[in-house]
Amino acid sequence: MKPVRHPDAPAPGDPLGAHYEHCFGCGPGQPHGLHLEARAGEGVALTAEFTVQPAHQGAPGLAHGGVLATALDETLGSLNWLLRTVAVTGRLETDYVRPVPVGTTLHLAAEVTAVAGRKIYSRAVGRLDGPDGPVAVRADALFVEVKVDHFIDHGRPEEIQAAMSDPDQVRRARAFEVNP
Ligand SMILES: CCCCCCCCCCCCCC(=O)SCCNC(=O)CCNC(=O)[C@H](O)C(C)(C)COP(=O)(O)OP(=O)(O)OC[C@H]1O[C@@H](n2cnc3c(N)ncnc32)[C@H](O)[C@@H]1OP(=O)(O)O
Repeated sequence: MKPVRHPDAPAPGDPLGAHYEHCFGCGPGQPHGLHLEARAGEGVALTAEFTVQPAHQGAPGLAHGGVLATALDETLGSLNWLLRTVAVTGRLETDYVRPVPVGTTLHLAAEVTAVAGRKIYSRAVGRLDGPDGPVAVRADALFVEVKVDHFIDHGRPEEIQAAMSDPDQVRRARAFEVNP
């Protein structure tokens, strides 16, 4: 089924912001995190940027492949905010096409391609030197819709309590990607 953008999804061009302060992908409270910044696109699509820091190295001077997979995962996960669906990554298939040097900004673009029941299919691409630059990484993903109980049942009580007692309603909702 064709994905349907939620009527309350942020307008095209609007920043999505971090969904959770301590998220390794986007949280401002993670000193070595990716600090990935995503913006809503048209339809169920978005763009994001991530600048590779020295803490993200695998080989000398090059981004670690797992960090690049995290950037793709985070970008793809952010699409669920446009659907207002709570979902987690079930499958992430990554192609590494070009090495990504430290200091490079990776320009990512992602879209939901289909929704089938609880399954959300999406894909992303990351380019060097700008949104139209050469492709460095690509991913295809399957996210699976879950209930909020997924996080409450499996997460550590300290973090769950802290996130749930945040006085900011939107931040509280977004920590669990719930429709506020
Ligand atoms: C503390 C706050 C955190 C907040 C986070 C907010 C959002 C995060 C934001 C972004 C952060 C980044 C995001 C992150 O990092 S999310 C973190 C990384 N992901 C996880 O931790 C998920 C761990 N996995 C699970 O919990 C379960 O396995 C899930 C929930 C995924 C499915 O178990 P569940 O028992 O519920 O469902 P089911 O098994 O009946 O499957 C349902 C359907 O799906 C199909 N299927 C399933 N898996 C696969 C697969 N691998 N390939 C192909 N297909 C697969 C399956 O065949 C079935 O299809 P069908 O038979 O119906 O046709």
